[in-house]
Amino acid sequence: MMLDLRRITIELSKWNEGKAIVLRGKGNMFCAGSDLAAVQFLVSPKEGGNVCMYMQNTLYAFQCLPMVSLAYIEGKAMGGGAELVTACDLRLMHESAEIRFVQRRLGLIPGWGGTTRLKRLIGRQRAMRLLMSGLGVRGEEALRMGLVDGVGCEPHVWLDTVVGGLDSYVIKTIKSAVNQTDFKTDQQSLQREIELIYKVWGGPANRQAIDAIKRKE
Ligand SMILES: CCCC(=O)SCCNC(=O)CCNC(=O)[C@H](O)C(C)(C)COP(=O)(O)OP(=O)(O)OC[C@H]1O[C@@H](n2cnc3c(N)ncnc32)[C@H](O)[C@@H]1OP(=O)(O)O
Repeated sequence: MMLDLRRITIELSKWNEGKAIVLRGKGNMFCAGSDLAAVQFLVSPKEGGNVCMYMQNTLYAFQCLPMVSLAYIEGKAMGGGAELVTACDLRLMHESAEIRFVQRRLGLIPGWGGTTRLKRLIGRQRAMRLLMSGLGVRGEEALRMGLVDGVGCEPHVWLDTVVGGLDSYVIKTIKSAVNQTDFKTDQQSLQREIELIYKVWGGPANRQAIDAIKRKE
């Protein structure tokens, strides 16, 4: 998934006529985040930090794409999957779908840029609650807290109400204008997220969680 997302992002960055893309999952899953089978082999803070840095760079490039990106969440968006949701410009959700920042279960914090983006999206207090508790948020609640823009809408019809009739160059320019407002603070904050990942990856809580996963296998 990580490699495919990077490849597709590079391809899309060259598509100047594009107005919008819809990111959706398969079946009852939007995205389950990092592959847990692989994560357990990333033992050191450096290894974990490098993967997070790779995903931060990919999601930053994704956020800077010239067209509008819409996350259409029909199933579960877990951990890194929830971070992916925050990197999209707009978000729609099925009422029974769920967004859940489960990184705490692994003794980690969201390190793909999700801490920075979630706080910007829904504010400090709500972000704290979701990150600390690891509780899932479903449709109506997500809408109330500003985590998504709509619930139960058909994505293409809804998108048409937002960007229908707009020139692709104007869309690209609106995105650049909005993105640049947060650019400096985001860069600092994303860098700090990686530094903090180094402090938890391979730490006692992370090792305990990984050992528990290994015991289940
Ligand atoms: C490193 C920081 C960034 C991160 O992404 S941290 C978060 C990583 N993701 C997670 O912790 C999510 C773990 N998965 C779950 O909570 C549940 O599997 C989930 C996604 C709610 C789906 O639940 P269910 O619908 O009940 O399905 P299930 O549990 O039986 O899973 C179906 C098969 O998928 C597998 N799976 C789910 N999430 C995975 C993952 N992240 N990496 C690798 N394998 C994963 C799961 O092991 C199961 O496989 P199998 O059918 O038993 O062979």
